[in-house]
Amino acid sequence: MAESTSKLDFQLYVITGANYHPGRSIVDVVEQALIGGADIVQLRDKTASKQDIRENAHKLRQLTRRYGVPLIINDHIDIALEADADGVHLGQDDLSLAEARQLLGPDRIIGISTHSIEQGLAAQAGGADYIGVGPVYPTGTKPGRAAVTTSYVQEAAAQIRIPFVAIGGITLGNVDTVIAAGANRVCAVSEIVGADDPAAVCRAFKARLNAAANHSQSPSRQGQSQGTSSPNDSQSSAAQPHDFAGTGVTVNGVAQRTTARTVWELICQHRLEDRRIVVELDGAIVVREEWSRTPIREGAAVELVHFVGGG
Ligand SMILES: Cc1ncc(COP(=O)(O)OP(=O)(O)O)c(N)n1
Ligand SMILES: Cc1ncsc1CCOP(=O)(O)O
Ligand SMILES: [Mg+2]
Repeated sequence: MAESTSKLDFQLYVITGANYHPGRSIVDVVEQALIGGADIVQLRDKTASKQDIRENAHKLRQLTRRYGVPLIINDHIDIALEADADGVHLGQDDLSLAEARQLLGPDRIIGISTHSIEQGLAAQAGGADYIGVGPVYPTGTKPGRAAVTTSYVQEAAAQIRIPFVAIGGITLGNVDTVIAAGANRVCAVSEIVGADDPAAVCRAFKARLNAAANHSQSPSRQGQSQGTSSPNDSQSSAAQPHDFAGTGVTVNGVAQRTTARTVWELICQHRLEDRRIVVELDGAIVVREEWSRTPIREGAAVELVHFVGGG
């Protein structure tokens, strides 16, 4: 089902989990995730004191602002307001959506956990900005919670019009299956914040998500929406190894490594998919129709020239 226009635009949602990175600070780990391309961050801590959560909320607020990424607070509306977070995430047993909206006002983001299509449709009707769909797989991060399996992901893809994010036990080993079931957005805790190199894991997740999004859109539709991946579309997204270090390229004169495999993926990584741009690869213009077919090779020099204003 096509998605309605939303104030939220994300593919990779990262949630904190301090128990997964003993000896490393939350700011360090989240910054690594941001460097790797996390599009939205949630502060979730089920054991720390409220004061510690409050302090981390302020630290993550500063950090996420520097990266231009939304910050969501799990469970605590008061802390979200105090830290000027972008929104909150609430579960089925937390404060109701209607009460939360009253406290937060119309502009802040409210995400709702759902475990069935009935709950998903109810959250959508109640004005949620996005829903969590999960746990897709059993997970030690949410012990004892039954898995909803990819069947609910398929139902959500068919019936939910607001953004939905698949969550629960998602790893680089199973993300292609979750994408194939219809998820355009995924969320992970342990796989990312428990990794030695959270940035590399995020880059690998983004490469998979971008490859699927790219594959499900013709160039003329690219940049208009995330699109929906059909099961068959996404089967072909090539697996990337965990430690895929990327391809060395120069973009607009800046040397960098990228997981993008095509010009279109590179455009998405630079968040230029909604802009009017001209692409030059090694001195030659690449026409729009060729973006998703043109590979990015080691040593490529790319110019992404975007126009400001009309005309
Ligand atoms: C994106 C996202 N989805 C689901 C959850 C789980 O929220 P909830 O059901 O309230 O459980 P706790 O996280 O509070 O244990 C989430 N936090 N984020
Ligand atoms: C908070 C939450 N809600 C549903 S599953 C889950 C935990 C996801 O964590 P992980 O990615 O480590 O399985
Ligand atoms: Mg909760």
